[in-house]
Amino acid sequence: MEVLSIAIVSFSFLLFLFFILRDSRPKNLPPGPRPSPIVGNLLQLGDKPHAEFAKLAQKYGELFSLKLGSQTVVVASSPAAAAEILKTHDKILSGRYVFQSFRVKEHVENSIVWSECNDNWKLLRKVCRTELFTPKMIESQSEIREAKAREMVKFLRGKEGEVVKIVEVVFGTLVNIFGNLIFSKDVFDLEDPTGGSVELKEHLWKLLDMGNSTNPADYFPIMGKLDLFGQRRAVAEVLQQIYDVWGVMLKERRGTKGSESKNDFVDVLLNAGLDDQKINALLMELFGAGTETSASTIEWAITELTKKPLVVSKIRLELVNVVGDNTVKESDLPHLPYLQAFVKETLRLHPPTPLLLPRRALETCTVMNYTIPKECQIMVNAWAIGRDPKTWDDPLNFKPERFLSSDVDYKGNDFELIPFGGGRRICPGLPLASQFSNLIVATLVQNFEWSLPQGMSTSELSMDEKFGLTLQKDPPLLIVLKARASNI
Ligand code: HEM
Repeated sequence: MEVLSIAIVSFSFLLFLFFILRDSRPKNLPPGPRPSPIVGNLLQLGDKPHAEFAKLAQKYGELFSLKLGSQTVVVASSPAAAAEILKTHDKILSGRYVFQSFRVKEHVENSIVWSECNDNWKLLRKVCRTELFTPKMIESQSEIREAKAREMVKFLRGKEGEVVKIVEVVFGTLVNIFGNLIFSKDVFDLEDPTGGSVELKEHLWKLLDMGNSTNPADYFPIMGKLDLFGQRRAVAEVLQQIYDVWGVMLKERRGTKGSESKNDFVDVLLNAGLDDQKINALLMELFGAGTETSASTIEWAITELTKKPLVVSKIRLELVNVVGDNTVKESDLPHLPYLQAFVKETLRLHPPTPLLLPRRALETCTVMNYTIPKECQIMVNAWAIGRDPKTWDDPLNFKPERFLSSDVDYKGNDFELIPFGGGRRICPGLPLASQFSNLIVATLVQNFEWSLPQGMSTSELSMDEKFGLTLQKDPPLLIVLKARASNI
């Protein structure tokens, strides 16, 4: 009897080992590194997955697969593979992989970022396309952005000679731009860190931070429902706190609807007939998706300029030729091709969401002769694509000139440059992001000289990127500013 028990236990154990250790990957997946039991290829990720994925692509090809915990993930790393995902199979691969921390039911249902391409998503995209980010709307709000850029200059003038963490000032400026575009109010008081809408500011910081922290349940979804570390609960709480702040304002606006038009996003959304839940979710996501990404882009732009005085001179020369002694305005931007090429080059080397936002296969499909199983997560490595020597001449050299004689743009048609993604889920805020990234860079170059803090040289400037949802520099860029003569 005892022998039989031992035999049964041993057999069960071997069976268990077999299921754990066997390569349970579906057949005909794109090639990839062999996964270890349980953790899969998680240990190979490091803190810069986009860089590790670029190395894996060299070994396994432009479309490879791996296992992150129990999740099957496919990564596209060439313009051709990106076009397959974002264009040819865009519809079937248009699902989003929703990070476990953000699976807050009421939010996902009303979300533009996380929902499927369902009727709600179509409605929100339509509002973005036909109301919020039209050329007319963008032009009509240009004075707001210009005024906030001037405030930034005034604030920085007061900091002359001091060491400044530039991303913080740019982020505050962007949050205020958004506050004014959305509901005609400042959120940050640049002069007084305890001023402005302190609670909204704090809630937004907290939420962005949560977006950047790892949740083990993303690799082992079996843990997802349990919310073992309370991350989903924490996100739900912060979202509610943000909605409570906006709730008061929305109520006021609904009460005064029609009496005083402000031409801001809230007015537009109320007129479009959206309910409070949809408005809350959309406003939150515009803040979330728009501020950190753009602040990161500008921080990288200033970093590259710090290393390349010749590029600064070229931007300045163009500004002098086009704008003269006047303050640069958004209406000048179309006449500043070198500045635009410079921002493109920044986004080529430093896309703020290096792996875009993860997509999900809605059905099993065939891509480049490989099988992508239903529910598989798909990432597109925009960072690797922007540095691919097969596509780019001298790819690691920062050279805005490369775009002066080329039509390649980041609007989603050229898959070698996709910092804003592509296909039906392409970033809807692209026209706005492009506008204020160019404006703020031009304003800083026009108004300031800057250098690194004493004792630091450009060779020490870290060009290394840590991975989060976005790619702010780590460590952040510190500079010392000197004002130039200007009319502001
Ligand atoms: C430099 C700045 C920005 C970059 C690089 C950027 C990049 C991206 C990327 C890569 C995606 C995913 C696209 C895909 O799945 O193919 C995305 C989505 C999105 N972005 Fe941006 N973004 C920026 C600024 C903005 C701004 C200013 C806004 C709004 C005001 C915004 C709103 C959104 C929204 C709502 C989505 C989700 C779209 C959807 O899932 O349908 N972004 N962005």
